[in-house]
Amino acid sequence: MTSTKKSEIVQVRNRIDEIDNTILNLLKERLAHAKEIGKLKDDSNRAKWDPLRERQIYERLFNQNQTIFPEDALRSIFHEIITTCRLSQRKAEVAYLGPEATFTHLAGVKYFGHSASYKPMETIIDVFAEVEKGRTNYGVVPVENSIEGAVSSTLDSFMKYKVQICGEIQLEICHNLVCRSGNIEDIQTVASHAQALAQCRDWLRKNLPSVPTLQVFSTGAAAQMAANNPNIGAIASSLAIKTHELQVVVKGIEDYRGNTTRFLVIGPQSPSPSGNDRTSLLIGLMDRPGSLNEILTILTEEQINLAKIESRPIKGKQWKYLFFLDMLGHINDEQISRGCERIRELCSYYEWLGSYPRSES
Ligand SMILES: C=C(O[C@@H]1C=C(C(=O)O)C=C[C@H]1O)C(=O)O
Repeated sequence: MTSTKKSEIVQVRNRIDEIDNTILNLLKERLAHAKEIGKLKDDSNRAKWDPLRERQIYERLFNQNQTIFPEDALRSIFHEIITTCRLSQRKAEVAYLGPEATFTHLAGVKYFGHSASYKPMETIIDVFAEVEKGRTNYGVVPVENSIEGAVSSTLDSFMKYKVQICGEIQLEICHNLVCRSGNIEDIQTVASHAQALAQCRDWLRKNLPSVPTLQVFSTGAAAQMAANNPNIGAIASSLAIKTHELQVVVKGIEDYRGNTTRFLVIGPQSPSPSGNDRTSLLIGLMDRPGSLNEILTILTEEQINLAKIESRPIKGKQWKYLFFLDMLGHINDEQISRGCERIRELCSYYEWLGSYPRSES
């Protein structure tokens, strides 16, 4: 490299240093303003989290950017900035289905950013109990997978615990086969969570036909086992590889591409409308012909878009069911609130589980 080129690089790098300093100073200034808004909200008793304002910020920035800066990167940079500013107003402790480095942990970090504090729990029920008792502000639990369907333990927990849904997260699931050495020959058992083993069933049958599988509590627990035993392979997340210092044997061993899991954020209180929300209900129907049809007719009459309906048996009451209904809109929207009131009058059991911003992807 010629000396002129070298000095040009130095010059441009100096300019980048100046820009980084400006960005840092602006970040400090933004944080100070967010804290000030937090105090003003305390004085007026307003909720700290304002999803509508946050959505408007993203929309404005995307419009101004006009795809010059890669959009995904812009979103995650501002997501980290906004969650940090929000958390400066009110700290968030997040309980999740642990141990460390599960997909639920990854989903939690995707939602709350790196500034929140995270608390691994052993089971989904523990996450619900933790939030209901107010020991932790929020909880993150898986609710459905695009291939394996509903996570029944999560749905059933809504029947037992009084918590509200505050948000949803979608995470594309990429399963990695990992072990200590990174050599497939060292693997004598493949451990993972039942859902992960099921999602990689064909790959395992084709590529490791004589290696037995071992079902454990979570993908994080499987990664921990693999870290402790050189002959155990685990199916685990990318975060688990870093956390437990494991080597990748094969990346992306799931049988279907586009394998996505939806997670729910639970807390004491749903947020205010964001302008693009989902409302969830848990209802029991009257024991008479056409009772489900009556509910669906209300949705049609009120022009409410039903996103999902799922039934779960009521424990201890043979052949009796509760229904989970997801609708597009917020409980503060006129249509939704009127529709829900009409549904409540027709049901033997009715519970509003929450209204929350829909996930972006
Ligand atoms: C700073 C505020 O509080 C929170 C943080 C926001 C931000 O960092 O931009 C936006 C909305 C709120 O969730 C605010 O309400 O303006």
